[in-house]
Amino acid sequence: MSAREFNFDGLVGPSHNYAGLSFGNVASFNNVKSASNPKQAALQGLAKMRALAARGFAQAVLPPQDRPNFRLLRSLGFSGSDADVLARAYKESPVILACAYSASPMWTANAATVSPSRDTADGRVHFTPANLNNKLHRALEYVQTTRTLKAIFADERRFAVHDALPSTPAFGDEGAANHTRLGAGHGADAVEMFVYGRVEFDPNAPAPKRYPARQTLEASQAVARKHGLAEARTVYVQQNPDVIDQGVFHNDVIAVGNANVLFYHEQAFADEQGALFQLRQAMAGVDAELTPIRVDTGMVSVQDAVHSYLFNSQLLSKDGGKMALVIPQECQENAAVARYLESLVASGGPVDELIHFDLRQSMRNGGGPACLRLRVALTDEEAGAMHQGVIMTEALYHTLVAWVEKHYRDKLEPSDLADPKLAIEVHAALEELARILGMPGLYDL
Ligand SMILES: NCCC[C@H](NC(=O)CCC(=O)O)C(=O)O
Repeated sequence: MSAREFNFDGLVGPSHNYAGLSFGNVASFNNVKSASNPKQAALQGLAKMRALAARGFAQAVLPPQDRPNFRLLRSLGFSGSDADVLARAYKESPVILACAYSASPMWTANAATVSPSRDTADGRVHFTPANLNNKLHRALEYVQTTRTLKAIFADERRFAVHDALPSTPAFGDEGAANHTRLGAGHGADAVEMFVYGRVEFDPNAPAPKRYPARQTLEASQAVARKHGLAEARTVYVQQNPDVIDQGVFHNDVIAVGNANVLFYHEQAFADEQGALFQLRQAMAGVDAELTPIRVDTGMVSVQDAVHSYLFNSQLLSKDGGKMALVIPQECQENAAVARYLESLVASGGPVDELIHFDLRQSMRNGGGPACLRLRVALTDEEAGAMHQGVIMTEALYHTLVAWVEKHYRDKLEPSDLADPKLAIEVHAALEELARILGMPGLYDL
């Protein structure tokens, strides 16, 4: 059966700011407390969605979440009116206020893990919202993510939206950023590869020393069980702990796969040959042959990969069999990476086109093209059964640009989070957005 991959990009929310909340994510740490531009951030993301939709790629949008998260603030003892809560939080713990205001749901690669219906025992598309429990500012995203996914994929005959895994370190789950589907194509049988950073119940397994490993093997296995994936078509691979310590906080910072192609850095995995062997073996069972595109350290160092986000790219299948690589403009600004990319498209291999975007606002918080999108492969019937108001069209693009222009600020400094007017602005913006997307019950406002 034919299927298409929809990319659900996160619409950047009106409170996008730089708060340095992600220890282990170099960009987030380096840009702490600089001023952000939420309007520009949202427009940059929308420009990517529009351009890819115009090229004929299936494109949809996932809405931002309600901010600040008053439930979080009140649960931590900040009480009184909304204005009191904000004032007290700002005075006593500005970092907690920043967590409550984070626009981090924009990085929808972390929203959930998705298994297409072709892979699951009951033939439904399965979603497990990621608990993101490694970081306070991300740990409550799953509540609204679950609500949003249930609203879009409401048809329970075709879709299963699970509860998130228990929110505890043993089950650290970062969603699709550590998950790749490899096979002949979106509509064909495939292997699901889960990449984990540490093993909770094996103290002898390698683990990073400096920065946290956010995803555990136990979480990956639990997601595979819930989705009803076949053992022979599921592969677990350990990420190289040394690269986590160099700022590779998710696998999608150092590897990306599409169809039968795995584009990766030689240092991505703890055991490169073992990973390739497992993949080849599992893929043989689905009549697919792995095409690895390996980037050597001599061509691109891990540091260059982290700064340019070369691997945080989207590999998109085009009509005719070739693939386009969607990259951030930082790749063109890094000499080694730019040189490598030239050789890649000239090589006669599967990638014959580069599409680059200015996503600087998101990049400064460690989010490139791949972080900004959740892949959902759907058959035509499934695509027809989901909520249609989130599908990106020229008309929706223009409506959303006008909405951003009306509601978003073009500058947000850390102290602006104390301004009670900001909370009211965000609220008004989201009420209107729910109407635009045709999802009246989207938020619990
Ligand atoms: N997949 C990309 C995720 C980037 C995200 N950055 C952040 O949350 C930075 C937020 C801040 O520092 O304001 C993260 O590290 O999870």
